[in-house]
Amino acid sequence: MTLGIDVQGLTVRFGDVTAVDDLSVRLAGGKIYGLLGRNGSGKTTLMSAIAAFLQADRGRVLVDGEQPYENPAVTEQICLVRDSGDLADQDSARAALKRAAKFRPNWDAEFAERLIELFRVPTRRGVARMSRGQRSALGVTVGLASRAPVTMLDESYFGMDAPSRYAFYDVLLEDYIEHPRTIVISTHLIEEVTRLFEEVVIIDQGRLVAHDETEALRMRGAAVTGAVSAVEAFTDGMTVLAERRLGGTKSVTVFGAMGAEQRARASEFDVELEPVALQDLFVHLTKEAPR
Ligand SMILES: Nc1ncnc2c1ncn2[C@@H]1O[C@H](COP(=O)(O)OP(=O)(O)OP(=O)(O)O)[C@@H](O)[C@H]1O
Repeated sequence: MTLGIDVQGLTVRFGDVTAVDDLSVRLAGGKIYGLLGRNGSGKTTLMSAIAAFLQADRGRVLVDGEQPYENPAVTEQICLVRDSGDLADQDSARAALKRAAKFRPNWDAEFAERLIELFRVPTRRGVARMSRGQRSALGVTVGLASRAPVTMLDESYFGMDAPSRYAFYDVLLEDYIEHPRTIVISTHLIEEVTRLFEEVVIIDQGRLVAHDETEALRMRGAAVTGAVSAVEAFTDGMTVLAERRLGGTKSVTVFGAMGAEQRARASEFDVELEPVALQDLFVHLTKEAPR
C-alpha cells in the first residue's frame, strides 16, 4: 500500500524559533524520497509533524487525504525513526522489537530477526548500554520491519559503520521493491544515498528550496570534463560550484541547465557534460547567509 503526503502551508514554531515556515510540498507516494537540509533547517520538525508527534501552528498535513494528528487509524500507518532513537533505555533489542510489533499492523518478525543479525545488534544488552551505531541499527530494524505505508528515517543510520550502512541501503532497496511504500530519508551522507532517491526535497530555514525528480534536479547543473584549456574556455562566465584537476584534465561543476545550444558548444569544445552531483547542487542551493 502506498500513501501520499500533502503538506499545506505548514508552520511549526518553538517559542520564537520558526522551525518550519509556511512550507507546502506534495509527495504522491510510492517512492523513495530524499529530504535534504542543513543543520537546523527543519527536517526533523517536518517529519515529526507528518508523523503527528507534534501539532502545526498553521497549515496542515494530510496523509492519504487525512490529518494524522490524534488520528490513530492514520498514525499506525506511519513509522518515523528519529536519530534520537526513541527506544526505551531499559529495553533489550528483543524487547524493543516485541514492543514495536504490538503497534505495527504490518510487522514482519522474521525480517526483523534477519536485520538484527545482518547489522550485528546484540539481542540481550539494554539499549542504554548499546553503542551509538548499535542503537541506530536497532532503530533502522524497527523502521524497515514495520513495513509502514509511510516510513520515515531521520538520519537514523548515521551512527552505523560503512559495511552496515551499505548493507542497509541494499536491503532497503530490495525490500522496497518487494513491498512498495512511501519512504522518506533525511541524510547528510548525500553521495552515499543519491542512488536510492527517486525524488528529492531540499529545505532551508524551514522553507522549501527544491522538489524534483533526482535526475531532473541533477540536470540543473553539469560536471564539465576535458582538457584544462577547453574546460576553462567552455565554463568562462558560468557559476562554478567545484573544480578538480588531474594532470592535463580538469573537471568543473557548474550551476545552470545545459540546453541544446550548450550541448552543441560542448562538442565543439570537445568537453564532456554529465549531470551535477547532488551534493554540489545541495551546497549551492543552501549556502545563503541565515535570515
Ligand atoms: N524542542 C525544540 N525547542 C526549541 N527549538 C527547537 C526544538 N526542536 C527544534 N528546534 C529548532 O528548530 C529548528 C529546526 O530544527 P530541526 O531539528 O527540525 O532541524 P534539522 O533539519 O532536523 O537539523 P539537523 O540536521 O541538525 O538534525 C532549529 O533551529 C532547532 O534549534
